[in-house]
Amino acid sequence: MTAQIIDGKAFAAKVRGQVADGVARLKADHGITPGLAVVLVGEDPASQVYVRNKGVQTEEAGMRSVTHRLDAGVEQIELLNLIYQLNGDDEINGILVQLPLPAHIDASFILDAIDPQKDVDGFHMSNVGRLATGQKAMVPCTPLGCLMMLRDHLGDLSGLNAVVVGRSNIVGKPMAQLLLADNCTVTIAHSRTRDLAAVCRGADILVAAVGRPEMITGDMVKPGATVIDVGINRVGRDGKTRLVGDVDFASASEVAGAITPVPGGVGPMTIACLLANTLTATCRWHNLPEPEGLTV
Ligand SMILES: Nc1nc(=O)c2c([nH]1)NC[C@@H]1CN(c3ccc(C(=O)N[C@@H](CCC(=O)O)C(=O)O)cc3)C=[N+]21
Repeated sequence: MTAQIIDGKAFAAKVRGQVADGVARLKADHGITPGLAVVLVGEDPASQVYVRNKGVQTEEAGMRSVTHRLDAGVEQIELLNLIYQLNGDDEINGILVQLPLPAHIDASFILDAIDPQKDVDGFHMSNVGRLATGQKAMVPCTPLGCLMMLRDHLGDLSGLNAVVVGRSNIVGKPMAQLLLADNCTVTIAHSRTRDLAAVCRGADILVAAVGRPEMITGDMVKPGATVIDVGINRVGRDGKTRLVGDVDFASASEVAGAITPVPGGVGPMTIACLLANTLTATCRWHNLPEPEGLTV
């Protein structure tokens, strides 16, 4: 069998188009332009690329984009003051603090200082709790993008066995919550799971978010399963590097029914969902109806 490839890049372009339509309507009917603030601490080159892409795509969708670049040695109190300033800024509807933060800064303290209504990453503890208890929340972008692709490909997810490999707060745990809310039978597996291959082979939906290049191989995939590869790992050296996922695409695509590629899968959907969340946050802030299909 050769898997169907789920084109995240094309899907993301469609989502960004929907966001742009929603933004145009907000402007025309209410004179509101959503604004997204991205805060980048330090000069990690990979982070800089993401931040630039986010800024460009935000403006393409008709929203305002502001980027705050802070020195790697910035004091925690200075970062905190910037968050408070953005919380109180009427022009800003979404705040994203790029992770990871330098070790001298308490990341969860910073994330919990963001106004939950402007928390477009969905990392504030109140949004984490709201998602876990089935209340309206801001949902983390990467798992939201994965869920959109799964619903689009499979339709109703009810009763399917879903295995999420990885238990991070930013992907694994919220992904499991979303799948559970869509009536999947969910297993969260991780590096210490006994006989991981056998657990994975039980999955109709297999989400790989472990951060280990090409760890999920074809023998771990149930024939016909839908495989979502969240990993973005740069491998190789001497200037000859390439991106690979957490899934060994060559062997897994022989067995799976459908699979997301890296690059061009989950990554572009993450940014599209950031824009979607910014629009959603803006609508909720102004008590206006939310556009359909852009959130759960
Ligand atoms: N608070 C916070 N929120 C984030 O969402 C966040 C973060 N911090 N820190 C860094 C990671 C990384 N991240 C990516 C988003 C899109 C691509 C993406 O679009 N990747 C392209 C490839 C890009 C390339 O070629 O390098 C793809 O997969 O096709 C990658 C990585 C969001 N992150």
